[in-house]
Amino acid sequence: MNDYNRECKIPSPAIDCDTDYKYRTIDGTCNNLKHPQWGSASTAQARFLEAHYDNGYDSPRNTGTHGAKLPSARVISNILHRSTEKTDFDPHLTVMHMSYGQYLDHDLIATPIVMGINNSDLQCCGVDEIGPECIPIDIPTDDPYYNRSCMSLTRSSPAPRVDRVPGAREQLNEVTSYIDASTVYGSDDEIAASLRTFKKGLLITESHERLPSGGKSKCFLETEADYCQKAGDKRVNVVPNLGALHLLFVREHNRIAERLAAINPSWNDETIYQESRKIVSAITQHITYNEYLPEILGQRHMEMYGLYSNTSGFHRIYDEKLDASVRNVVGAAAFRFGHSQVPNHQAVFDKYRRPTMVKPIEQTYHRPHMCAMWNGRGADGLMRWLTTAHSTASDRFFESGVRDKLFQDKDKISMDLPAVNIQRGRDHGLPGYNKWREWCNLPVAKTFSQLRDHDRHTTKLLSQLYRFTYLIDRHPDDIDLFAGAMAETTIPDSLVGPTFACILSMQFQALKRGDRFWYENPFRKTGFNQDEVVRLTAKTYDSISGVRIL
Ligand code: HEM
Ligand SMILES: [Ca+2]
Repeated sequence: MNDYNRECKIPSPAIDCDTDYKYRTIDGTCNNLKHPQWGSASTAQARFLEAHYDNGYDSPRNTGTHGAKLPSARVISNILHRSTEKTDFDPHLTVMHMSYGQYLDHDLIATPIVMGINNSDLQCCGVDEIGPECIPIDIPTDDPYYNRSCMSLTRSSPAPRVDRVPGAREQLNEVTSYIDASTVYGSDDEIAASLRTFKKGLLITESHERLPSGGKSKCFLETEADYCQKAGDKRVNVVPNLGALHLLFVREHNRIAERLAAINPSWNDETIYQESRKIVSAITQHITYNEYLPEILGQRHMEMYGLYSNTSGFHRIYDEKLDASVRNVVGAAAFRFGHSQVPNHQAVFDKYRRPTMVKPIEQTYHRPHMCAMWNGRGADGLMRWLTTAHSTASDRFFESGVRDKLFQDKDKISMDLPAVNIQRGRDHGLPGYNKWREWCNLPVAKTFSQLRDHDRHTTKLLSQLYRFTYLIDRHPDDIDLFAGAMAETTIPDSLVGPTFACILSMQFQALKRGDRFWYENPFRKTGFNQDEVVRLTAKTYDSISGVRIL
């Protein structure tokens, strides 16, 4: 028996918004004054397309068009996502592009999974395997890496139904959808308070300007000097490159707070904190739309969806009818394209930008050592690596550090991230690849030979994979979105194919136009003044993030 409960949370009472409040709330409520819950933390994820579950309301999409079982996610990963040749590097981008993507993703979405008794993990290749909340992945007997038959995976928690109206299963988002640096400040008041000094607007840091200690999620200590880091998002210790970015933005908050305090001696702690927070959120939005996204989507999509910032001053674009909430398909599939950019190692560079420490990525998962070591100079060295070394290319291939050795434990049990992504899509009831093509007004394939955005080789691989038995017709409708879209040929000057470009463009448009606190908005109460906006946007075409190779 597990202690989860489908109706565990009672929907919150109607929210009374203070329309005069100048700043974002920590949990994102009251951003949209007509729909105060939109984009707020701990609400159900919204959807672009309705869920497609096998039984119509909650069981994973495991069955294809003609009633046959879909292929194992690990088999798909082996055939479509295994990189056999030497790693391809991106000629223009640094590892920072990948790392910023992960950091930004954690600002947008965190999907909780079902837990067992006393908050333990379910044993989905053990005692819990046949339970309703387990979705283990079958490993084939001829697997190129694993010599076992089962990869454990738990379903995402079902969201409580608002007013208990029946309907299909939905998933939760624990963090604010808005790009509001919730990674720095947290998505609930308790966490936010625990990160503040309540003096001069400053955030708590450990000695040598490091992240504070006290993180409660999984974390292994390698030396006596190590400690589990704490930040606005609990995933901070997952991998050192991520911890380094958290630290960068905490330091930026404190740097800004000190300067604001110096020029505004009358401001109290709260004002300095909120004003610094407002600037850090604006910087995050600015980098996202002017340096990070253009590399992913390419100029045509950036312009078509109005995603670039203005180059001079205000931009009145707020649309109160637009729900900014992060859509299920973005968290469960499209924004996971970045897993293909994850390198096989983590590194620390010295001030001459030469490597002084390089570790295989599987030796760094959940270990904050590299970040915290050398009294914080490890984090500086990680940042030098991130802004110097070439990123792994974004394509259908995944490095073995994430495809075979994800979260490898002492018994060498590990996971396959692209396979998990495919299985997660089924868990969330994401409709198949063709349904998304249709939604995007892209040509839909009725036969495998009609696949428009795949080369001949990947078309062949897809048709082999989704052929179930010799008696049943193959059908491209069954292709999982993650697999089908990752295998597309990328559009020129971008990192993704047309299907993910469409889904991501729609999402980032909603996150911009549906945010009342978007930094370019000319709103006297909540926004910046003309001078401030000019200062934030003037450097639009200068790189401040380090995502490009110089
Ligand atoms: C640096 C190494 C990274 C590791 C080890 C990692 C690992 C993971 C893991 C284990 C999950 C949860 C999978 C599941 O159970 O469904 C996940 C989710 C996710 N990852 Fe990554 N990831 C990394 C980088 C990235 C990057 C670069 C991006 C995007 C640019 C990204 C985007 C996402 C998204 C959108 C989710 C879903 C989050 C949620 O809904 O909770 N990740 N990642
Ligand atoms: Ca957020």
